[in-house]
Amino acid sequence: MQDVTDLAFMGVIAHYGAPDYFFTEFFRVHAQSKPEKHILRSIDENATGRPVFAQLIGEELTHLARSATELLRHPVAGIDLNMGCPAPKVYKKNVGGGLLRDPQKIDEILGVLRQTVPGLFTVKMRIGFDDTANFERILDLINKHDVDLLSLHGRTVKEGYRSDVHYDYIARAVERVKCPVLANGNITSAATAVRVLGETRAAGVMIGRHAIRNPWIFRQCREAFAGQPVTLVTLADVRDYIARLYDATRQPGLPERDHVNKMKKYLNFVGQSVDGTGAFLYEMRRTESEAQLFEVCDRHLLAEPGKVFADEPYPGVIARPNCETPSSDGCSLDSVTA
Ligand SMILES: Cc1cc2nc3c(=O)[nH]c(=O)nc-3n(C[C@H](O)[C@H](O)[C@H](O)COP(=O)(O)O)c2cc1C
Repeated sequence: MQDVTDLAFMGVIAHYGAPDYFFTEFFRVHAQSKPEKHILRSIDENATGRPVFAQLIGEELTHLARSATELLRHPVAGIDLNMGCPAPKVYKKNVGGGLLRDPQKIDEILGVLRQTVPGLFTVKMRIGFDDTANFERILDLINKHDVDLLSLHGRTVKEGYRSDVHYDYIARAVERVKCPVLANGNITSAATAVRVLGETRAAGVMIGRHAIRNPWIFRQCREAFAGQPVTLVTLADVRDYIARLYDATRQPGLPERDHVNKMKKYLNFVGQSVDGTGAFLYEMRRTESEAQLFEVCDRHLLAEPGKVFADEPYPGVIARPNCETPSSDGCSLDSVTA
């Protein structure tokens, strides 16, 4: 996830139970592009013990091939193509989710990347742009170009994050493509993961926002898949997570106030499971210093330290913004402030 899945965040997640593999933030590909240094760090210095796929976003064939070749010199698990980003400023350039309007272009891009990548070549996409008219055709292109793994977010680009997730489309993809499919979208808990795997017959799940809220979710999924009791997380555990995240993501030279604001983008998600009234979220968003932030955390998380951190977000407690497009054209969570 853009502005989230960096080296520091991956390390924190891995501490609580890493996923089987990670995907980087997307590397932007265009005529002048060079792989972004901070994203490269999440590959080169990855100490989680789990493989990491490098994700590309772009549309120009020679530059996509060049970028893939450059990234293959790093210890990547494979190359992933982003065909899902719903931010208008992205899709208007016909990249990310914008590509879903143009199967001819997808055919060319998949052909070139397949030729360039001798190992694993994977695709992340949504089920369509403003409708699903191209869905089957695109799935057939995934087969034609021997894509190795498809991560499918079960919404169209235009649905953003608002609609229900169309898991029936994920089930249709599982039927149609030769490669394994990861079901993505609103996998909120291990119980949801089990239900969605049952409904879709997908090979696995991809989890985004709910790993920010609950970094134990991968471990809990593994336990649930094995039919074992699922780890219970307490509010005191969450206090530990927040402190770890605070230390790990602190950038040298970044003023304290800015770091506190940066923490709010993660805590927006965490707060959805702390209390049903949204009081933690409300107070957390108004803090301006480390001391204020942890005072709010202590009051909400250590008053009843053994209280269970809810598995699912409390209904009606909304992370603001709750997706990758906080403003009309952003594709990050940078604009989160109190
Ligand atoms: C802050 C944020 C940044 C994201 N950045 C990316 C990205 O760089 N590449 C990508 O394929 N998806 C990105 N996504 C989309 C997620 O991978 C995922 O498809 C989407 O959030 C739905 O899954 P979820 O309900 O598990 O969050 C991002 C999502 C969020 C919330």
